[in-house]
Amino acid sequence: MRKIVIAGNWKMYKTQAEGTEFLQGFMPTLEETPPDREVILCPPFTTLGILSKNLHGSRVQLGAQNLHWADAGAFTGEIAPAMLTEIGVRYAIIGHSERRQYFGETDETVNKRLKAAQKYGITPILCVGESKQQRDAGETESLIISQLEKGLVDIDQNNLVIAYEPIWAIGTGDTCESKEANRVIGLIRSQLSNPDVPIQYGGSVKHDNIDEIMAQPEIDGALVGGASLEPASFARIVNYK
Ligand SMILES: O=C[C@H](O)COP(=O)(O)O
Repeated sequence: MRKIVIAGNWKMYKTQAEGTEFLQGFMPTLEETPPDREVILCPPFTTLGILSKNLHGSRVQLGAQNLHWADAGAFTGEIAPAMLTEIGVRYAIIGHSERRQYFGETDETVNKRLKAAQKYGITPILCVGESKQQRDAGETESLIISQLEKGLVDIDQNNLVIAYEPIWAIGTGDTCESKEANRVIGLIRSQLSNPDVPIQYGGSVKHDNIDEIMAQPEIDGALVGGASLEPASFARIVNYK
């Protein structure tokens, strides 16, 4: 039985005060949310602590946007898994295209971060997806298969979420057509040894397209950027029909 997982990736938005204000608007809306939906918020590192306190005892899980593979060490600007688990972090986004594009993330470093997350009991959300150029060149399938093959070496597929995020659909309002997202997610599932790994779609998910996206049989949830920043908008997504 595949789990439904809906995560808000706040990227580099929301101070502690703004995160707290978001919760005031968002938390009451969860009364309508079916209990089988896992709801995750992934704020910036500095906002994790205050959210952890405010979410204690609630159904909302906390996710980080990255983590380092070492237990500790001289890695300026990085964060260790134990620093995250100490404040109740249960998930971590790994290999987001913005990390791959701007910060030199490779399939090899993605694999190390996935292993480190699992070592500490954190469920990694592995992001894969093609650029517009790769799509136009007909390379979507081969690129995604390669990202999965390299990223998932020695990874336990019983503690894993995957997000299919076509880069050209991120932050552009240009959502991947839901049937096409369903097709690619089916391809991703065909590459896995565990067919129950939840696979999300990400890329311009909004309040007005979530119902159609979630109606697709292969799609198990969403990784939401911009539309997760406003309580009513994220609430509508979490409470999709
Ligand atoms: O992690 C989230 C994705 O990058 C999608 O971002 P977006 O919903 O703003 O397009």
